[in-house]
Order: sequence, then C-alpha cells, then structure tokens
Amino acid sequence: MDHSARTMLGDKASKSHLTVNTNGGEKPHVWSSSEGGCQIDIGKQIFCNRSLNMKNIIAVGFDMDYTLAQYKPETFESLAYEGTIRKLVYNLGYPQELLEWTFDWKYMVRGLVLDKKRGNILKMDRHKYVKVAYHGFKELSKEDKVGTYGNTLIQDSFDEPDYALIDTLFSLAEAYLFAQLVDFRDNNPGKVPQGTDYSRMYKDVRAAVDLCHRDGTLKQMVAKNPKRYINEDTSIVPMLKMLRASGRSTFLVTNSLWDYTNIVMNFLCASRTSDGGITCNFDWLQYFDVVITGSAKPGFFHEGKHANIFEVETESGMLLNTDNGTPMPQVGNTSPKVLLKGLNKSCRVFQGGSVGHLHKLLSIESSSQVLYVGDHIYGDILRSKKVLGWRTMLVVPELEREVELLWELRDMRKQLRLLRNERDLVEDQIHHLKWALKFESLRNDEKQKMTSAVGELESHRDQVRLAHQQAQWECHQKFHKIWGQLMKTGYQNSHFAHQVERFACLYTSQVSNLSLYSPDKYYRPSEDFMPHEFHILPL
Ligand SMILES: Nc1nc2c(ncn2[C@@H]2O[C@H](COP(=O)(O)O)[C@@H](O)[C@H]2O)c(=O)[nH]1
Ligand SMILES: [Mg+2]
Repeated sequence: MDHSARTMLGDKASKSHLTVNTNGGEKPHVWSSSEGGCQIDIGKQIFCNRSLNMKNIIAVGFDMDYTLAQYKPETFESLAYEGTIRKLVYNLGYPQELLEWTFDWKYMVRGLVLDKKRGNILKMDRHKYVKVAYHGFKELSKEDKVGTYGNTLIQDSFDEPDYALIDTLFSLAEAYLFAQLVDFRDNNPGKVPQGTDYSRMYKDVRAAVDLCHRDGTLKQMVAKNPKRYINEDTSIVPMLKMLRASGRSTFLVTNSLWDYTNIVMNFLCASRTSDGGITCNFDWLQYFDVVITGSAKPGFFHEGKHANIFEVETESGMLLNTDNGTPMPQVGNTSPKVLLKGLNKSCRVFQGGSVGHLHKLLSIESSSQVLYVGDHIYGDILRSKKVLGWRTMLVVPELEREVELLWELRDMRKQLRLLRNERDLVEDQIHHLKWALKFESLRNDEKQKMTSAVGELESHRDQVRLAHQQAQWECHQKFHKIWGQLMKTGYQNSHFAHQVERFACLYTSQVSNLSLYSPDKYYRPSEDFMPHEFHILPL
C-alpha cells in the first residue's frame, strides 16, 4: 500500500508495526512501547459500530480457536476436508472415488448460506435478498434465482433446519464438500447411497465434520506440529501483558478442552528456544486470571443456566468438583495437596460452568464491564452481547485484504458510481420524453424529433448499463471470483456485514490489533448516513 493510502484512510502513517530484532525475528510495536502509538495501517485498525470507552472495561476475555489462534486454512481446513471424506467413505458408505477429490480452500467464504434441500449455495444482502446463487458449482440463471428465491414469503427464513449459515472459518471445508457432493449426485445419481438427497448429504457431511473435531482427527495432528496449522503471532503476549498492566483482568473462554487448549496456548505464548522449539509448560497461564475450557458456548452465556463447573488440575488434566467455582474437599482419599493448589494459583482453570460463575470468579458486577473478543458471530458475539450485555469485538481475518483492496480499487469504485448516476439520469430523461409523447398534443415533426431522441437515449442507456455491469463484475471479481466482497453484495451491505454491524461493538482483522491501541482508548463510531444525506453533506 502506498503512503497516501496510509495517510488518507484513517490518517495512518507509514510505520510498520513490526521491526526485525537482533535474532532476525519480528518484534511487535505495542502501543505502550517506545515505537508504539504510531498511526495504524488500515488493515490493522479496529472499527467501531457502537461507542466503547475502554476505561469502563474491567475484564477483557478471549475466545481461542480462530481468535487468539489463527489457523492456516490451507493446512488446517484441508485436514478437516480429508478427514471428513475418509469418514464419508469408510463410515457412511460413500464411494471410494471421493478419496481422489481435492479441496480448493479459497473457494468458499464466510457469510454464505447453504440451501440444504435444493443443493444451493447463496450469498444474500442485508435484506436477505439472494444476490449470488450456485447449485453445486453451477451458477443459477437469473430466472432460476428469482423464481426460487424472489418470493418475499421466504425472504425472512434462511434459517435452520433447511438452511445452514457458514459463519465460522471452521465451516469452509464442509461447504465445499457439500457443493462437490451436489455436483457428484447430479452427474452420478446411482453412485451415492440409495435415498440420499441433498439434505441427507449435508447431514452426513455435518456429522463427519463434527466427528473429526471430537475424535482427535484434527487435534492430534495440530498437537504434533502446531506450527504447520497455526499462525505465529508475536504480539499476543505483549498485548496480554499491556492489558494486565493497565489493571484489566484477562480471561479465556473456549469450547476446546484443557489438553488441546494447553497445547495451542503454549504454542502462541511460549518463548521460543534458539532452534525455534517450544518448551511445553504452563507459563502462559500467567497472562490470564481465569481460563474456562469446554465452555459449550453459546449456551455458556445464559445467565440462568445451571451447569456444573469443574476445576482442572493442570498437570494431570483431572477434573475436580467445585462448589460453583469454590474449591471443595473431595470425598475419599484425594491428596490434600491437589485440593489446596487451586486456592493459591494466580490463574485458575475450569471446565464447563456458565457466565454467572465467571462473573463471580472475576468479581464482575455489571456485564457492561466486560469486553469479549471472538470470531464466531453466533457462538461468541450474538448471545454475549444481545442476551448478556457484554461488549464485543469480532475478529474478521478476511478484513485486512478487503480494506486494502477497497483502497486500491477506489478509482474503479468512483467510476462505478458515476456510471450508475449516468444510467439513472438517462433513464429519467427517457421516461420524461415517453410521457410527453403519450400525453402531450404534439405536432408531427415534434413527435418525430422526440421519438428519435428516445431512440438515441435508449441506445446510450444500454451502453452505460453494459459498461456499469462490466465494471461491477470486474470489481466483484477482484475481491473473490465467485462471491465478491465479503461485506457487500452489489451496493448493499451483505448479510454477514449486517450481522457484524448489529452484534459486534468493534471489529478488526486480528485479535492482536488491540495491542496497537491504548488500553484506555475511547472507541467512537463514525457518523451514520441516511440516503438523503449523501448528496448534501460533503463526505
Ligand atoms: N464437535 C464439534 N466441534 C467443533 C466443530 N467446529 C468447531 N469445533 C470445535 O469447537 C472449538 C472452538 O473453540 P473456540 O475457542 O472457538 O470456542 C474447537 O475445539 C473446535 O475444534 C464442530 O462442527 N463440531
Ligand atoms: Mg473461536
């Protein structure tokens, strides 16, 4: 990105947020360091939907998977894809030839909706109007699309059980496999198990993916070689240290269980040995006050929910009974050493429980004092904000490239807007002339003149329309060949963007972007604009 981009967009300076240290590794510039406090690249900024004064926040919580731990989709999602195929073939009777299939990890994006019954994949705008629709990998014609989804009666559904929202990066492999199976069934109806319709195929894929997450197919491989599957982020520890130094409590709430959480957090927080190796220990716990594993979000966020909470004995992974989080004597011959350990530790680790337990453990009086950072709108953000009133930040890794492309394509987008205005203007002129031809008493020569003017304007309109459509398509393709921009569908916000706007107080591309801002930052939203204001107020 050139320097002007940095200064024009959010007044950013050209300073990078990483410097190369003496070992050749990258040293992050946290806000509190001497190099920190510089202006921030557009791709790393935190964007604000709803004002949030960090001074009112006393605890900052984090989700782990795809929030603190950014998986590499090319390896991690491929692992999920291959594991799922094996289960389809060996457990569910799908043909062996599926084992030859390959996965394009860039094809699917978040925010898509699977129409399980029809075998379609959809991208909708914020009004739930279907703008892009594919049957398997075949694009639906405009007529088919409108015929199937144009009916306003189904506009407000698109929910389970007939539809599935691809709202986490964990779902990209299953969406791709669903599209492949739809194509496969259409072309080889006899080859799929008898009675298998599209919905059944989706159900099978879902069950197989689910099993991959539960039976160790994925987690064993990540544990063996975390570096292959997870991006290293040297800013996470400095960010946590800065938040804690500012007086905030920090906590982790993850659906992963303790054994896996410990491996992933060690990878993210441990200091590396000279050969790049990691010593596995529990040092990372010093950066948290409370860690809750196996949290079963989003159910965790229900205040009234009764859920047992167990203390995790970190060395052995043993679960200890607690009295709502308070250590309690174990019945029988449990070693008293183990029982007392929990009382002295600076960070306590639990499994299960619900938000009430967490508030008690952290002495939180009001839920508005908590900021929670997660990657899943439904699992992390929607319930925590809507039901509970926590403040929320959504991590959207795709955003970094999206905003940088927006900047690169600014001239193209300006051109698009001009073409759109011109098309509207010419259409108005045509309507006006046609009206006059129909209702005004005109002389023959006037009529002839007007009729030929209409003809000229219509051909001009067609040219402008075509140029506009062409430019729109080119722009769409620059973002993603099939689905276009993540946050837009045409000129409207996408369904995904609409959810981000409604449920996330803040959103940003990486969790560690928090380290680039003061822990006391007052995040303020940009001004709202109504359509009538666009032509009046200079932007
Ligand atoms: N049983 C299933 N587990 C899943 C699935 N998709 C993801 N996951 C697991 O959830 C947690 C997410 O952790 P969090 O830190 O983001 O709360 C992680 O362990 C995943 O493996 C699924 O479809 N089924
Ligand atoms: Mg997550």
